[in-house]
Amino acid sequence: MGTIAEQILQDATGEAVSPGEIVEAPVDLAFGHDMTLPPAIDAFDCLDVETVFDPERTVVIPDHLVPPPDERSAELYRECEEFARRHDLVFYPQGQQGQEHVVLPEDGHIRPGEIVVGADSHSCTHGALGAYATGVGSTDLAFAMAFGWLWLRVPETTRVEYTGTTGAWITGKDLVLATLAELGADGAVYHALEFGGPALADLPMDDRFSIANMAVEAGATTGLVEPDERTTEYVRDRLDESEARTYYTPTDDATYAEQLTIDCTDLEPQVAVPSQPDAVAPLSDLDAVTVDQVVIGSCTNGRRRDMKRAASVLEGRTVADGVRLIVTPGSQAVKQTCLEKGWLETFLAAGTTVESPGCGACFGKRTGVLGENEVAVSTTNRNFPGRMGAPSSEVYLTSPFVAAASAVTGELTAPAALDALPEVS
Ligand SMILES: CC(C)[C@H](C(=O)O)[C@@H](O)C(=O)O
Ligand code: SF4
Repeated sequence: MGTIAEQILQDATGEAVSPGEIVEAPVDLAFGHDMTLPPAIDAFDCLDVETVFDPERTVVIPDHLVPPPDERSAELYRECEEFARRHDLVFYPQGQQGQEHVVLPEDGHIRPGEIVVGADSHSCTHGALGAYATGVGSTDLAFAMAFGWLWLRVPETTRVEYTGTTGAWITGKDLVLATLAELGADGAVYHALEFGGPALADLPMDDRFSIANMAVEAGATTGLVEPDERTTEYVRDRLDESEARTYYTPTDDATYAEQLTIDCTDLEPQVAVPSQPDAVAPLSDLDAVTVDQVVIGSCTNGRRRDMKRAASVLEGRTVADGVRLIVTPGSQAVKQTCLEKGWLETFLAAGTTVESPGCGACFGKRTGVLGENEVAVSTTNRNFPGRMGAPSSEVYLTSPFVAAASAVTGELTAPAALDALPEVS
């Protein structure tokens, strides 16, 4: 009985739990990437264990620095590969690479109702499927990989209810940015954010991943989207009958630390202005912004629906002079879909740099680093000072619709402002 987070922890531990308690939580899935796994390997090697708790449920997925931009990154990749081979873990080599938070659900590693820990702060993304998914440090990852459990403090839950109906051009990214505007960067520290309501139920799965992904930008430890038929359909396509799954929804007696309602009916495209993800305003309230670079991709917006939206705006158009547009499909499978659907052709014809799947330009360590005073519009989730390059550079966070429209005009632009738009769904 209780919120989604409480029920998951309760059933996993076999005990009644309440917020604030520390529990020994069994871990169902553990994963790490090329920046966080190498230190976890060092810690793991100090523990008195022969191998991991479950090789089939331990995933190694280099994505931040792939293909490696320098020698150190190449070494990190090798360390990941060697550890995965030594323990016979699930490994995504370069060539099958992708952004971990895109690939894991896509490939059926995430099961609703399970406890998932990843050494990455955006591990909360997997709450879009109703899993208790949380980001941990490398030492905690080492412990979880070795023993298959972790101490977790049972979080309080903040409920976010999306009401009304979303209009044209409004996506999950706009909803979560509007939520961050309300909550603030420290509005849900160590809470579980629980997302639901009729406007959310109307959103496709890819949009729900964008919402859960940014739960951590309000300080939340996890972000759970209430599962429904769309969730079960998504999961059914990826898991076979023998694989466990439980779809938790909150019970009537669930108690929330806070409840927030966002009416989506008149919601306009939202923008997080430099340099905080919660510094959000409707695009129409902002002064003109001239753009040097546009980035479409990342664990927030690197999925099929995001690519489709970008392509729908770019179709028959070209990137403005002086603007660099980088599109990074989240996975090889997403890239393959771009090829099959003709979106890749649209991107190339528009003058786009299509990057290899992974984190891409998001955090300023691979292709797409910004120079001094440059300005980017980006579908990523963070715009802290220097996030994408030089300390004086600036990043505006938006949906793929707004990002693509901005690439076409060279200014921060609402897609509705472009004439004769092709049909978009
Ligand atoms: C490199 C990694 C530890 C980091 C994170 O955990 O968030 C990165 O993914 C980010 O988005 O800044
Ligand atoms: S895409 Fe960006 S935010 Fe997401 S995990 Fe990679 S670096 Fe972090």
